[in-house]
Amino acid sequence: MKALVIYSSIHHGNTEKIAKEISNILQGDLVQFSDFRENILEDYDLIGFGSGIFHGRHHHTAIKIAQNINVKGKDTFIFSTSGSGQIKYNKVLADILASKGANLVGEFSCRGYNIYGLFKWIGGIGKGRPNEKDLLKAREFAHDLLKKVMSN
Ligand SMILES: Cc1cc2nc3c(=O)[nH]c(=O)nc-3n(C[C@H](O)[C@H](O)[C@H](O)COP(=O)(O)O)c2cc1C
Repeated sequence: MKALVIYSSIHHGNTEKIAKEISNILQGDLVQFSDFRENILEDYDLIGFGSGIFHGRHHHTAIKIAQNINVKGKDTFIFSTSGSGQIKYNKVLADILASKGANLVGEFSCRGYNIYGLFKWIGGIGKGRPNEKDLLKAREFAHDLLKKVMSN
């Protein structure tokens, strides 16, 4: 089983920490959306998509690429970091992947340090996030993914 984790992490490097934990457990390859080329997809059985959340959805590069690639029948997963850490923010990307015939095998979200807008005046929110607990949860999530994909 070969895994690919595609991510962007432009605000504070929050999502990159999660992307690295997950790809380590999956022993997968890690690539940023900015360097991603669609022709590599055929080499992979499991593909993860992750970024920070910007105005309620994944970074626009993630959305644009998801809209333009062929993931029909592929096992996929989604992850995000955001100020509030809510999993509901994954929905826009999940709907796009579902509309393209991908099989969504898991979703992960956690909080990430955020100094956007008024939050900068109070030193930001979610300082130190993702923290060790978040990274542990990301590793557990990756182990669960492996179990699911192997039992398919
Ligand atoms: C322009 C902007 C918009 C954001 N919008 C949201 C949002 O809608 N909801 C939320 O919970 N966090 C929001 N955030 C916080 C980021 O999602 C959070 O800091 C995330 O961890 C950034 O990930 P990154 O460092 O990997 O880019 C926003 C941050 C910025 C800079």
